[in-house]
Amino acid sequence: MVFSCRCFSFSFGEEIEEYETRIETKSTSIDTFYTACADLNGYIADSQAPDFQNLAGKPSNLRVFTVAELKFATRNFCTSLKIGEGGFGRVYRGVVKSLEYPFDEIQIAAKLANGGLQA
Ligand SMILES: Nc1ncnc2c1ncn2[C@@H]1O[C@H](COP(=O)(O)OP(=O)(O)OP(=O)(O)O)[C@@H](O)[C@H]1O
Repeated sequence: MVFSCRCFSFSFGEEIEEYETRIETKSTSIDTFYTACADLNGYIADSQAPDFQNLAGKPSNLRVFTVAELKFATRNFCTSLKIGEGGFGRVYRGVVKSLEYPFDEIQIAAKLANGGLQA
């Protein structure tokens, strides 16, 4: 399980404009990316084989980020913002604006999966 609060992983899709999540097996993905929350953990625990499309439509406080937003947040995955590296990719810190309180900044960690940015 990759998700934890304000920590997330993703990879670039071939022609999609949103990040993918990697959940449980880290090889299953959907074309949207979410911040983590307790709801997601509960949802996955309730299902051995989650339906990711339904997950996308499930009422929750999950936030969807576009590729552009995550690039902006991490200054295009700037090397100086790298905070770690796992078996599936490098992790970068970044900052996003709170949707509820636009003057508030939220520290995030974002993983760029190995093989990302492939044509
Ligand atoms: N939220 C976070 N805050 C600070 N550092 C983090 C955060 N998430 C990851 N890191 C750093 O990035 C490193 C790699 O994290 P990652 O989640 O990729 O580990 P992993 O689960 O072993 O990787 P993988 O799933 O790719 O095998 C961590 O050891 C840590 O140093």
